Amino acid sequence: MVVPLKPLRLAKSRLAGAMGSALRPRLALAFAQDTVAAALACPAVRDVVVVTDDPTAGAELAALGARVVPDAPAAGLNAALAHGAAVVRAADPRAPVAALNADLPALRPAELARVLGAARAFPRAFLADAAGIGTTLLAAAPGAELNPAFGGPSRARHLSSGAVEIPLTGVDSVRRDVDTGADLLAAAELGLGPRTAARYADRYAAGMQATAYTYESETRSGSVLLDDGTPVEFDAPAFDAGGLRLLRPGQRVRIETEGEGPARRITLVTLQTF
Ligand SMILES: Nc1nc2c(ncn2[C@@H]2O[C@H](COP(=O)(O)OP(=O)(O)OP(=O)(O)O)[C@@H](O)[C@H]2O)c(=O)[nH]1
Ligand SMILES: C=C(OP(=O)(O)O)C(=O)O
Repeated sequence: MVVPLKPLRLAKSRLAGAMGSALRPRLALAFAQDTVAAALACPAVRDVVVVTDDPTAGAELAALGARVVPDAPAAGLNAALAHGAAVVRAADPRAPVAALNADLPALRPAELARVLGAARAFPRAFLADAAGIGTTLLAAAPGAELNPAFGGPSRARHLSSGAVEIPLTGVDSVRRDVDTGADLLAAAELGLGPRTAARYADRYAAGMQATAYTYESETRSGSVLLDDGTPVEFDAPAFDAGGLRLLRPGQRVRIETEGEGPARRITLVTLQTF
């Protein structure tokens, strides 16, 4: 398994917002740690090679048991993946290889095993991301070139390059890459790996700011748009200072508000997921 990771200081720029910028590199590292730990725990994975120039990430991921190699080409994501595959095949020319994004914090080893099992039937096969636009995994059988074409709408590119799309259902954790706050919320619904879960709690415990919300008194429901772009739906009475509101089964947020009316600031001061 080849996992690419850009320098943490540059990672996850789409996790916008004040809190995002403060925690973003640590969240990106936690995503990578949970992704690599799950891949290493997968019975279908022989070893994980991480391609990164980030020294902190390299040390942390090597400590989990991954092999870490520098991003020698330093020419973007696909060059990094091709380089990782070449490193693997320099040692074992007949090795099957697969590329896996480093931002799958809900990854389950059993679901990854199912995807790799399905991929084995084809020379090249890939799994589309949850949005059906990108790619989270691309596999190449022994003798087949990986020929990665990741980036943005990569599903169409992998299809046109002749890779077969893996149509499996029930492998959501392998499709759930996290680029935005909304992606992170969706991954939290699936169940985050331990390192990301800890950062996620940090992110809320430190106080998440939200400046926009809607509240429909008739339906007693609405949504809060956090500053990092995460939409949080709720079905609860109107906000009041310090009230505990049930936002989603299993999720509680303590909310404080300042000012009056729709423009009032809502401060989410703690999140307890249980
Ligand atoms: N080694 C290496 N990994 C990369 C490079 N570019 C992207 N990646 C990794 O490839 C995966 C998908 O890339 P992106 O979704 O663009 O990474 P990202 O951190 O989400 O970037 P943005 O959200 O676009 O700021 C992530 O694991 C990245 O860390 C690169 O140039 N070299
Ligand atoms: C790299 C990819 O994802 P994203 O750019 O959305 O992170 C991809 O889907 O190929």
